[in-house]
Amino acid sequence: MSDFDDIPDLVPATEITQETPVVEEEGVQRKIPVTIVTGFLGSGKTTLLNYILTEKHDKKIAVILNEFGDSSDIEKSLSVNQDGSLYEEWLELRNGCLCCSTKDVGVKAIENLMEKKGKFDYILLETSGLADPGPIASMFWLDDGLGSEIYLDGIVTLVDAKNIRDHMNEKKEDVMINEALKQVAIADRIVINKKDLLTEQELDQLKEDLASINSVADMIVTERSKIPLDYVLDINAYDVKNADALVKQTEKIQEHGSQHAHQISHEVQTVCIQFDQQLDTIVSLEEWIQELLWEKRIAGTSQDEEPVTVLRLKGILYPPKDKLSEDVSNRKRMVIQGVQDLYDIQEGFAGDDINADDTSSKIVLIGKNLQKEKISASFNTVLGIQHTIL
Ligand SMILES: Nc1nc2c(ncn2[C@@H]2O[C@H](COP(=O)(O)OP(=O)(O)OP(=O)(O)O)[C@@H](O)[C@H]2O)c(=O)[nH]1
Repeated sequence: MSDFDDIPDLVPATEITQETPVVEEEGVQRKIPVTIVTGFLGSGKTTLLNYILTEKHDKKIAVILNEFGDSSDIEKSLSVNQDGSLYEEWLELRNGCLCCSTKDVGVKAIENLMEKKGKFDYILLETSGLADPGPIASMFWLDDGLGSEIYLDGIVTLVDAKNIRDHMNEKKEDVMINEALKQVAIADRIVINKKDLLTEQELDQLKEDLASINSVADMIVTERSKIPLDYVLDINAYDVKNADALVKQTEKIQEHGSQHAHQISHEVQTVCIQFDQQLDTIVSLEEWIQELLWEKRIAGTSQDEEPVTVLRLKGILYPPKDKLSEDVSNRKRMVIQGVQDLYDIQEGFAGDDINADDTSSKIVLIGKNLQKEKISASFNTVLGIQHTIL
């Protein structure tokens, strides 16, 4: 019996009658992007998803609502937009929530649904307002490398412009980083919703404050969650071919470097290490990353100090000597991606914007207790190369 034989079935509420519009290249199976839509309670997620599903477009979008329910409430609603009409399905998960299901169950349940109903073009997965999107992002990201039919496209976080500061400042017992902060820190795109409740000046201030936490996420300001559809689709945040977008993101850190947060009492921030020297091998860099992500301690910190918590890691790396192609025209940057304690380093894509003679590398960390001097000292201890820290 395979591990997947007892995967829960999906119980259809309404049949989807038309063929899927997904176009597949001959012989190539198209993977389906999953965008995680997160945001604190009342930020406007439902408004956003309703808006997207009722807008006229020719995409077949499945929306999975990943709400926590009581123990008997294990059926999760799944809406599919087809030619402007809504169809509803039920996604049944044993533990009542994708975050609490094992990785394979969550991913496999969606794959089972697509087997029966045809493929979707896109999947939007709405997390509950109190969810930490980290574990669910890890679930979909990890599975990508394991031959899954779906992959993590990116994380979109909605914030309620009026209340987000209070939510981020809220102290919870035994919780190092509250959910609102985690949702902002891990976002690839931030939707600042309910702009009608703030003045222009307050909105500008809020944008600065959010950028001081997550300096690399794109931001958009909206009312009633009305955003262009492509803001939540084809984000490619974890795609190694998107290395040039990653370079542009790291440039944003320079802009935000001198700014500081107003009225936010937390220590979640974005830190960027830059260096020009080519590494001999990838080994020492991995050693440093693992110390940060797994041991959560870095050289120079004592046991009494709060652990270093990296929620998101991104990087663009000039290939180390043992990975550098002889062929100059084929020199590809390496791309580093990480969510929580998972990370991955892969050969990227030599995009037009990347000058092969530029040997610079940048590593972005978003998390808590990332004290720049200590991060810099530990980098020096493990790698021993000149660098700057922003
Ligand atoms: N003033 C104002 N209210 C809004 C806006 N967008 C949404 N709302 C209202 O805010 C409330 C919460 O919106 P929802 O879309 O239900 O938020 P949610 O994130 O799904 O909330 P939960 O289900 O509690 O997690 C609703 O009453 C919306 O009508 C906006 O731009 N301005």
